[in-house]
Amino acid sequence: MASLGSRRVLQAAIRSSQLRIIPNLFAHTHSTVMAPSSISRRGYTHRTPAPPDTSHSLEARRALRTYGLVPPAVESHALQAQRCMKQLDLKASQIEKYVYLSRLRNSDVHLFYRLVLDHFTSLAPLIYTPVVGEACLKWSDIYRQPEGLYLSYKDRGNLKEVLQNWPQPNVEITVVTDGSRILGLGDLGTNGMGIPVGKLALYTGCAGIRPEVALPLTLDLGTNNETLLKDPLYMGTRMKRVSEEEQGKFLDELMVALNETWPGIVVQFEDFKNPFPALEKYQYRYSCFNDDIQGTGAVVLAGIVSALRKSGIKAKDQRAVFMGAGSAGTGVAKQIVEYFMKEGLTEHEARRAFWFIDTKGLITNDRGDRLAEHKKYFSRDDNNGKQFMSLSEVVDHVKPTILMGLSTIRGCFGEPILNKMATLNKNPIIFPLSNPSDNAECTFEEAMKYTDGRALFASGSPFPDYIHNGKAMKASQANNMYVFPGIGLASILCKAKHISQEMIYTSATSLSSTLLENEYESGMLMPSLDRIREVSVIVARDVIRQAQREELDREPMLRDLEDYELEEWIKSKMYDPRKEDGYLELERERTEELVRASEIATFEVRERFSAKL
Ligand SMILES: NC(=O)C1=CN([C@@H]2O[C@H](COP(=O)(O)OP(=O)(O)OC[C@H]3O[C@@H](n4cnc5c(N)ncnc54)[C@H](O)[C@@H]3O)[C@@H](O)[C@H]2O)C=CC1
Ligand SMILES: CC(=O)C(=O)O
Ligand SMILES: [Mg+2]
Repeated sequence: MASLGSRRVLQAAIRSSQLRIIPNLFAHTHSTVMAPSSISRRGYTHRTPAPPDTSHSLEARRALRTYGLVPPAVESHALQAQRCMKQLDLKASQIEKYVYLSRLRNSDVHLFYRLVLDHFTSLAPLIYTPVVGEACLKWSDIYRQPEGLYLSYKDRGNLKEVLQNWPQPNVEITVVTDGSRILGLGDLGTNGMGIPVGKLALYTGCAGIRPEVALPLTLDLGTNNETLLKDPLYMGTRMKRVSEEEQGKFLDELMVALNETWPGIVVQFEDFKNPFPALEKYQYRYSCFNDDIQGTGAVVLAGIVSALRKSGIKAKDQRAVFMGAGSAGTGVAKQIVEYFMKEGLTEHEARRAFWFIDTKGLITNDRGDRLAEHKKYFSRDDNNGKQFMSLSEVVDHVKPTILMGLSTIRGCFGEPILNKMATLNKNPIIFPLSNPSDNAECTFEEAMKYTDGRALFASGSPFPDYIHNGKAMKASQANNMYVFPGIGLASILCKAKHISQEMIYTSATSLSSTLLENEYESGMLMPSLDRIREVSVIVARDVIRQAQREELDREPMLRDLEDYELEEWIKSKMYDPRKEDGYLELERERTEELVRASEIATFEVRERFSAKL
């Protein structure tokens, strides 16, 4: 324990804001600083030493007994961040960069987010799609530390107890997956943990949700992936996936357990192969939403609004062919139907503007198979008995203005299809939205090359710029990361009773309003990722307003604020490790925790010692 003298020095160092104790969200599971709550709850009896840190003042190093353990220079956080970026550059492969960043997040969360915020556009592909896809594929090999909570099927009946093992006392948001459809990579079982971890890193990066209130959650309900089942390093339970019914009961228990443990927690469902039953069942009961259906729908609608404005073709004249009729595809189309109706079409007219293709070809009423419920709404009855098996046949038949890819099939928008789209349209709308990049229906380069640079393009994963006729063109990224952080932040801040469809729709119109005129003029359909924080604030503000209109909010004082005041208030609630005051305030809290922790630990050691005497 720090002696009285050294404790005074420590406190003086805290007051002079020089000291930073490296925070670790898994404090009680391995090394570094312990949170007092975990100490008292778990009865730890020995002090964990503070890790040496080059940003600590010399006084603080003496007080913490880390003096001499780091080089003599006292460094600013900015300088530390600069070194991290250099080290990142030295990593030869993308996956090594991913591992480096994961370790940084786990050893020094503030420094990690400082990096993320300062270099969002270049780091987002490393912590999220596409590299998170590779990380999930290799999760069993690259695993180094716990990063979230796992709930297994055998834990049913005790889910609440397991949740209580989470080391952070206050959780406000969780991203939960069952790993059954990770990006476009299929069933990855518990290796899917990379997705909740990555999405929550974006919650913090984009919307300033404090890292310690975010819970990455992976359900271990078995896997049908034979390769994983045979892999000795696979860390999930070795069994086939449980049935839909068993999963349903498990989720019922989970939703109750989550809400009893952390009342009002916002739940984002992510990458479930069949996400529809949970959304239907819980969306009006809890504060929850499905990112793949709803978040994707909203973000793509925002891209479509910009694309229609650019193409000059009215909603009533649009014809959209969707390759892929899963949760994302139908979620996107439903959101566009809503928009077309607001543009004056009847629901029938709006719905008729869509043609869907799945593994069996064009979805029609008479193609002879039993259609899944979510496909029926868009199933065609005007095919005159003819069935269309390939995308090419459907494009000839429909003559679409829009081509949407949510199929996971790399390259299915090949040269002939893109040529055809360019022949049919002055500005064909081409959105290859499947993730990660290797699963995209076409690349940016292909879309531009085969449409003579005329395509209005947005993809799910990032693509590099393409030079067309000497002009550098930028790919827009229509990824749900533009809206889910704002939706989640709004729901937490206004304490939403539930997250309505109108709140989701509002996130789309809100996002579309953030596209700057110069961005639009330069051909972009989505705002620059460099502005993602600004964008998330606007989305959060508008979603809160919509919740208020529907009386779904439980924070009445926000109603009295003007829009600009609400915006400022939202910003004031956002975690930002770069803001000196806020940053150092966090450090102060953490350091005080350490002092308290060492006191508790010493007290307990003394108690034990005197008991032995
Ligand atoms: N850009 C974004 O923000 C988002 C992108 N996505 C991506 O969208 C893709 C699909 O996601 P979900 O709809 O949730 O998956 P899903 O598994 O529910 O749907 C995939 C669909 O593609 C169809 N499909 C598969 N192979 C096909 C083939 N050879 N020919 C024609 N159709 C085929 C399937 O029949 C199914 O309808 C994934 O790659 C995912 O990463 C999903 C959510 C957000
Ligand atoms: C982006 C996303 O949510 C997906 O590809 O599933
Ligand atoms: Mg997803």
